[in-house]
Amino acid sequence: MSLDDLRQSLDRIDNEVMALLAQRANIILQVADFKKEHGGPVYDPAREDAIIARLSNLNPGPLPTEAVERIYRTILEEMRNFEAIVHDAS
Ligand SMILES: O=C(O)C(=O)C[C@]1(C(=O)O)C=C[C@@H](O)C=C1
Repeated sequence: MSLDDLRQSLDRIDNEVMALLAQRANIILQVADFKKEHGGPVYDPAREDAIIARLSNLNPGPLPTEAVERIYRTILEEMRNFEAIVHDAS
């Protein structure tokens, strides 16, 4: 397989990751609305830890679990920042 072929495979996967992140962010919009209506802090560290722990256990490899945790901590931080912006603006 050529490098171009391999990169095409990566591009296809990145497209899927992007679509899933957008899907996740759309749910975050709903979570922000829910918390605005019913109360409760945007930041829920226990929930974030539970997500990380669940995904660490799901990790099939070959990416090290520490890498998965770092990636997901970043995703959750950005989702939380986005949720706070939406929450405060509405
Ligand atoms: O589950 C929540 O309460 C959310 O606000 C969603 C979410 C997430 O991205 O999954 C975002 C911020 C919180 O700190 C915890 C989790």
